[in-house]
Amino acid sequence: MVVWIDPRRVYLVKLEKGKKLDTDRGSLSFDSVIGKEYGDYVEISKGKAFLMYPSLDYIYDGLHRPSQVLYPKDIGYMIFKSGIKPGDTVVEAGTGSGFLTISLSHFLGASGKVITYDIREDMQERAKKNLELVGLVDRVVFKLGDVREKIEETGVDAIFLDMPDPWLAAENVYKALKPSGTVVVFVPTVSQIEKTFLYLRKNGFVDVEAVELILREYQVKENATRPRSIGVTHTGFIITGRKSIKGSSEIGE
Ligand SMILES: C[S@@+](CC[C@H](N)C(=O)[O-])C[C@H]1O[C@@H](n2cnc3c(N)ncnc32)[C@H](O)[C@@H]1O
Repeated sequence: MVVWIDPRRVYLVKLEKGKKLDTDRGSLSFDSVIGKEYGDYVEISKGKAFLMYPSLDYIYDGLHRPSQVLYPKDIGYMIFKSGIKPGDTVVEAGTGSGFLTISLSHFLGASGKVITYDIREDMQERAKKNLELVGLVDRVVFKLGDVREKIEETGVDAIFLDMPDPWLAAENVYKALKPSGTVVVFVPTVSQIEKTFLYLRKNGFVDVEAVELILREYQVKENATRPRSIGVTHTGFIITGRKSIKGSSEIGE
């Protein structure tokens, strides 16, 4: 549950009997919250707290992140462009902190499956804990492995790559995807875009695109509304492409 007191005091909590949340605006005993509904207000010593349903953005704020993670603005577009739907099967690498894994498994639903690869066991252990915390671990298969060497699955609906050298995995991605399946790549630097984009374009992928999404949050005050001057200024670039027939990827160039 999210306990919202004001924009600077927002807390993701797990309700447990006998426990409480301490803030500089007062304590909130969880016993007093049990039985309340999302959308209710509860009294604290210096005001009120609003009880909110924990949407993924608040859940992300409360999770451990041992790796760089994907941000909601990029994840939303990546899922949209991938063409996936509830019930589909997707492959992902690398798992990292599991933030993309959480969004994918949430979106694919109980009948969907995410197979997530990482070369680092410690990353997968941490990600597994994050998935357990949000109750989605059953929708995910964790595989310790290097996708540059092998992707075991075939006929998958989409593949998501967030790793340093995705072009080196592109041949395995091609073999694992179903015909016209989507590859979605996230990279933080411009030199990675060029290598990935050109490799995909020359090796059996069509409809290859590279984009950057810029999100600007606004501070809103009467007669002083403007973009915030601090925040996340750069995340990365997204490259998407569809599996075609090898040798015909020059179509439309
Ligand atoms: C930036 S993190 C991924 C973050 C993740 N998308 C998230 O939102 O939490 C990159 C991960 O890719 C893994 N990785 C790097 N090269 C890999 C490879 N060839 N195969 C599988 N995983 C790889 C790293 O160990 C690291 O955990």
